Amino acid sequence: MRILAADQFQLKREVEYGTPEQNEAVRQIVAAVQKEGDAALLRYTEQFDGVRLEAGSLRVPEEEIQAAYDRVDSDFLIAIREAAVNIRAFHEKQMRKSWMDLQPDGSMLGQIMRPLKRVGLYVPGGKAAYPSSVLMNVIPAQVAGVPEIVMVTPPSTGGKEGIDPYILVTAAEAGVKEMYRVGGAQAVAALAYGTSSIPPVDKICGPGNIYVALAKRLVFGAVNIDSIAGPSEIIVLADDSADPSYVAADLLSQAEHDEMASAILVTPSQKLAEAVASEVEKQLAELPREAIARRSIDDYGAILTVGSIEEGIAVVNRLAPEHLEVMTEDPMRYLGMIENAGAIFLGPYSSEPVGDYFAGPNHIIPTNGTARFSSPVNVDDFLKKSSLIYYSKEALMASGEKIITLARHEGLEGHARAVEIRLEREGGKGK
Ligand SMILES: NC(=O)c1ccc[n+]([C@@H]2O[C@H](COP(=O)([O-])OP(=O)(O)OC[C@H]3O[C@@H](n4cnc5c(N)ncnc54)[C@H](O)[C@@H]3O)[C@@H](O)[C@H]2O)c1
Ligand SMILES: N[C@H](CO)Cc1c[nH]c[nH+]1
Ligand SMILES: [Zn+2]
Repeated sequence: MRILAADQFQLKREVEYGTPEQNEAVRQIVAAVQKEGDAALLRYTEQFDGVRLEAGSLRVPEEEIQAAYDRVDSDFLIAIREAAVNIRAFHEKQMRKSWMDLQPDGSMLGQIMRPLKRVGLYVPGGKAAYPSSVLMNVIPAQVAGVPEIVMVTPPSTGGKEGIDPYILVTAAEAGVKEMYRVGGAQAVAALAYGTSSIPPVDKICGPGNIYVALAKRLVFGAVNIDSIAGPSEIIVLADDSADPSYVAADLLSQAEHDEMASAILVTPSQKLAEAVASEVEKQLAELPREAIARRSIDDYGAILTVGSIEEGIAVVNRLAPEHLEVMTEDPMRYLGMIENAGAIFLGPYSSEPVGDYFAGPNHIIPTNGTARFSSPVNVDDFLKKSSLIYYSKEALMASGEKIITLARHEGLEGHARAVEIRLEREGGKGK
């Protein structure tokens, strides 16, 4: 793993925006789905997932979901059920209520929270299947009260049977009833614009590779999206107190997701930098997904040396990683200085996979610097707000003149008159 001074490091642009070829591919896929609907979905599923589907078979039937239970082991079921309990408990704390404030003059102001009606949840399943992402998508939507939850996932990891059975069982456990075997940019386009098999949704949430991330960005506006949750990222901020083998293992935990994943160590310790570089080599050679992780580490990974932990935090805030691990003596000390990071893991035992699978916080987290302004998927993603205004006669008579003044300053006479007509008629003013 290359070791370089932090000020010599520039994250590759394609992590942020995709290559021109990837952008063009996504544009074409989205346009084809808009034009041809299901026919395009079947074509791309064969091309990218190697699965030839019959027309009308995009929706996963109930029997297939039930049959998947015979193909998963009980250890998995026990673990996923306990993870679901933790994830639900965490997200229930996020739920916000509608509120109404009665004023002394009889007026009332408030905010009504309503769940979105129909959401589309993307569960990745290209190079690996992600049952954990089913829970991270579905549970906050359920806590918000969304009545129509639709899941899409590519049928590439489940062999000739199509979808990975662990995804199907997790979705069934979570109570998902509507699932489609389609992934990538084509699935995002189908959810956004609808096809004859897949009615459109109001919002698309969920993580995915660069094609999924670019497609979400492209359809934003026709539908809402959660964030750009693309190829995974981790920064470990560590000093001499960190165990190099833990640091290397955690870097590789994210590098193995995708060739475009990014794993970076930021440290003021040359000794740790060298020890981690050699640990990464050692551990990489033992990883089943060595080829993917090696490309990620070579192309997007780095060990960045800085003068101090405080300087390291400035680098972190600039890169705004999806995940940040702080493995320093007294990690709590630095918490107040960390401004941009999707999820912050503190201390040597909060290894990133603890958050990926089990602790409860959401693992669908903004990438490519967008943690500057976006958040992990949360219950608010599935709620919308309506403001409520009830002005009493007394309140309007008391503030009407000020409203008229503001309207006339904007040159909007119609606005002014809408208030003035009431003041004239009922407030004993004017004509
Ligand atoms: N940020 C997060 O919150 C988060 C969480 C979990 C996973 N992830 C990321 O999700 C991704 C999962 O990726 P994956 O590939 O395993 O599954 P995926 O489901 O995201 O993507 C698979 C799909 O990509 C499309 N695709 C692949 N190659 C293509 C090409 N050349 N042209 C057009 N489309 C193509 C295909 O349609 C395929 O079905 C990883 O990048 C991982 O890091 C991110
Ligand atoms: N680390 C991923 C988010 O970038 C989430 C995940 C799911 N499974 C394993 N990891
Ligand atoms: Zn992960």
